[in-house]
Amino acid sequence: MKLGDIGEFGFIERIRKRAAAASHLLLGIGDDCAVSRVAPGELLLASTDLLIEDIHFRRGWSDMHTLGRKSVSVNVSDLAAMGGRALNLYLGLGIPADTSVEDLDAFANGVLDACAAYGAVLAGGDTCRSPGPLFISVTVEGSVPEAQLVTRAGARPGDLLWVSGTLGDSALALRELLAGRRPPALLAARHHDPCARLDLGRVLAVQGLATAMIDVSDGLLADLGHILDSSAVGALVERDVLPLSPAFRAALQAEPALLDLALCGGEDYELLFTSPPEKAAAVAALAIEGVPVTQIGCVLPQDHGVRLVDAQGRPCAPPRGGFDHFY
Ligand SMILES: Nc1ncnc2c1ncn2[C@@H]1O[C@H](COP(=O)(O)OP(=O)(O)O)[C@@H](O)[C@H]1O
Ligand SMILES: Cc1ncc(C[n+]2csc(CCOP(=O)(O)OP(=O)(O)O)c2C)c(N)n1
Ligand SMILES: [Mg+2]
Repeated sequence: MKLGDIGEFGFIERIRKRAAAASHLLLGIGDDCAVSRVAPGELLLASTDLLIEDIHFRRGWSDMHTLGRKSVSVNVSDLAAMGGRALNLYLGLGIPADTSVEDLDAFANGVLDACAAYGAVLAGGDTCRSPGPLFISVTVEGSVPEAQLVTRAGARPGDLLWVSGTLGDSALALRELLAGRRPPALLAARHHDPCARLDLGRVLAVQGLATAMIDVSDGLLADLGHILDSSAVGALVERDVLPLSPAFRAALQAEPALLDLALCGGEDYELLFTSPPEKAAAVAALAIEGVPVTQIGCVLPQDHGVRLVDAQGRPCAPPRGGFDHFY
């Protein structure tokens, strides 16, 4: 079935029927605005990200259900980085007219499944025709108790630097895909179906363990740079303790230069955060659902900039870059 058979409002109705209800959502899909009630003492968080065909994904590389999940996860990841919980999701779509309704149903199911997994509800969106690529715009709203908010700005010299999960898997999968090869399944899953570390972000916020936090979307060093700029500090990063998956390590053995992907590759969607040294034992104990947290360095005064060192403490040249859409 083609989209032309059911029309814009037929498609919206298909989504509306499947969207979950939630006690905070007084009005969801179907009026001019969604209407929500935020709990007393909670701050409203909002974040938006675009996914554009051939810039963020290729249609042949992943199925539509998985693409729906990723569209949600990369946005919820920004809530995780502030210590928030997820409330509402808004889905903007620019759809090529020849897209099948089956594909759109699969995509919407992926969006709705991921929403359910993160405790969010689909509260609205916008649908229009695209003359070319598929455009996906996702906005999330969440909330956090005022005292628990974690920003990029709170890192202090002496804090330790931590990262969740493993780095470089997604970028390595992308490299394989771009070369026309099939990445190992574990790497492919990390690229196509990343998991927002929402529970970890909440625990760090609730327990007051993180002084600053960001999610790694553009690459470890690039996103670390945002914490350092916002907090007016520098950092030491120990290159040889970066957490790497077995699949990544296997590839690294054959090609040592791949380590640059762990430093700069992007789309890791792991949490990078700073924490006072006296809280190190509490942080190290936080392997939630099997996701490790690893200390990869520490925060220095601002004049040190970023110092990347090897296992012997010798300085190494940081690779150039991180992802920039126009660079
Ligand atoms: N076109 C835009 N208009 C207004 N604000 C923007 C725009 N693009 C990005 N921003 C803001 O700039 C900041 C950095 O954006 P970005 O690097 O995309 O963050 P993230 O990696 O968390 O998605 C965010 O606060 C974002 O809301
Ligand atoms: C077809 C394709 N080419 C390139 C990439 C790599 N890529 C696209 S966006 C991106 C960085 C993250 O996306 P961005 O829009 O910058 O997210 P934000 O930092 O705003 O969260 C990367 C590494 C990809 N995923 N797919
Ligand atoms: Mg963004």
